[in-house]
Amino acid sequence: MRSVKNICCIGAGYVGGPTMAVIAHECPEINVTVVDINPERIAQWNGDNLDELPIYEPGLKEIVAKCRDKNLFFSTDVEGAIDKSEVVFISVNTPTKTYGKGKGKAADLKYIELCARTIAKVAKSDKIIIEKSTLPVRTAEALKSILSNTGSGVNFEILSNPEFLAEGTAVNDLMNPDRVLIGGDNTPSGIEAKEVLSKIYEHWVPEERILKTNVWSSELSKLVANAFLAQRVSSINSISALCEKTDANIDEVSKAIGLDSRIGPKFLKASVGFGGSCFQKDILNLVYIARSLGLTEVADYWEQVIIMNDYQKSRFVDKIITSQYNTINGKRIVIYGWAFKKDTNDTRESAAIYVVDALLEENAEIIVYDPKVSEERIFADLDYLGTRDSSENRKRVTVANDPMEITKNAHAIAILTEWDEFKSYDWKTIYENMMKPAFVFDGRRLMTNSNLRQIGFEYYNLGEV
Ligand SMILES: NC(=O)c1ccc[n+]([C@@H]2O[C@H](COP(=O)([O-])OP(=O)(O)OC[C@H]3O[C@@H](n4cnc5c(N)ncnc54)[C@H](O)[C@@H]3O)[C@@H](O)[C@H]2O)c1
Ligand SMILES: O=c1ccn([C@@H]2O[C@H](COP(=O)(O)OP(=O)(O)O[C@H]3O[C@H](CO)[C@@H](O)[C@H](O)[C@H]3O)[C@@H](O)[C@H]2O)c(=O)[nH]1
Repeated sequence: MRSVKNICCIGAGYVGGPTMAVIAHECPEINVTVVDINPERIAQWNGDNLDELPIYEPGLKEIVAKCRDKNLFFSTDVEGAIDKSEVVFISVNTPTKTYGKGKGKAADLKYIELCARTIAKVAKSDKIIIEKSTLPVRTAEALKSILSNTGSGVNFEILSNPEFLAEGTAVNDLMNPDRVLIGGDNTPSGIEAKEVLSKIYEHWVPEERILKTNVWSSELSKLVANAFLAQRVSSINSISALCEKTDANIDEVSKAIGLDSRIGPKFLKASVGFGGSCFQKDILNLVYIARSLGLTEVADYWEQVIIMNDYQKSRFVDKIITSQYNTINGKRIVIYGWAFKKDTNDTRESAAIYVVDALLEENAEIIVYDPKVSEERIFADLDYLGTRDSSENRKRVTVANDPMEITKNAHAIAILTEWDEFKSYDWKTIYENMMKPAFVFDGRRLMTNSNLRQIGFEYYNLGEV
């Protein structure tokens, strides 16, 4: 079996960065080079201040500090790194298409194709190419077609090795994965390639957790895992609306059903809606594939997960408006949390973006505080929607650093990310700071066990009356 001395990963993002840092950490004899076409991102990974890595993940900076410039390198020399590596991971972004056929639904594979063409151009020796990005089922076929038509005599073995880490817990998920999935051809060279990759993971993952399948099962399983997880969130969110009409309490319902070992307790936390770069994109992709294959009922079934998620966000906005006497025009609304979940600075598809956009449509004045998200990012997210001019967004939204100060004369607070620090605030002072009646709209059920109502707040806790 070929030995691996050099690994390259194309894409230094939320997956490429942490995944390769952990491989470098666990496999000291392997040199790992993470490359990206974005020079700023690479400069940040190489920066002296480890608090300014491009990605915030608990435990990540410690690993980077230990391995960087020893066996972990970040570089913009994409071609050089491909050339010298026996194993090449592709971990570039695969966003939803924003143009042409499949617009708004299919995965945009232009970055993947570019990687394949670069590899085809550069490679002078046999390589194992690994799809780490989440891809539509049968993408490996397209990669194979590009790579096997180079005429250079170089052999490429293509594997699918989807990543299941969740943001905010990436390092822990990578160190202790439930499973590692490796899909590849069941030919002798395919089986060997799967074994080579398996050996890398076996440095720290028990062999019984490494699952080897055919390439199509692996690609499809990634989309299906995300669809099932998101479906649970949409299911419980749908029930949260019912709870608000029936005096049932969503946490009690979640607990009661989750104790059934066939259902299990995880992913049953009602919220203002799931966000993140993956769930919506991957379900849209699954729906697109099913529809393209003529499976209309299958497509409609999964599309409902997204429809319910959109409903949950708009239901939350409606609650903010109706509770405040049907108008929020000119009212000062403080937003606690912009990230799509706690412990990450990632804001992609965060519910906060859509909630705030809708509140701005009602002419509210918005003040945002998030402990990890920059002002620049918040405005970029709002501007990207294109609902109004960016100058208008800047006029109507303020991004603040002091979570207490901004509550002065506020009419309402909306909690949109479950950052732990919000729980430890001095809510009595916040109440005194605010206009009365002082409203708190808790989209994360974060303050469930606090005494906000006793303090005097009009407290809306999503999923209960
Ligand atoms: N974010 C997650 O938690 C997560 C988890 C599992 C799987 N995934 C999947 O992993 C993939 C990557 O996601 P991400 O969140 O890391 O994306 P990201 O946008 O954070 O990072 C992708 C990086 O790839 C770079 N890139 C694009 N084209 C390139 C090219 N031709 N050459 C070199 N660099 C190039 C971009 O500049 C960017 O820095 C996606 O398919 C995603 O669905 C993401
Ligand atoms: O009970 C729950 C669980 C999650 N969420 C929300 O769902 C979204 C996604 O959360 P999570 O899955 O924890 O984070 P991601 O980083 O998006 O991870 C998902 O998407 C990744 C990218 O594909 C996969 O690798 C992971 O396995 C999968 O969990 C977030 O907005 C959460 O707040 C809820 O509202 N209620």
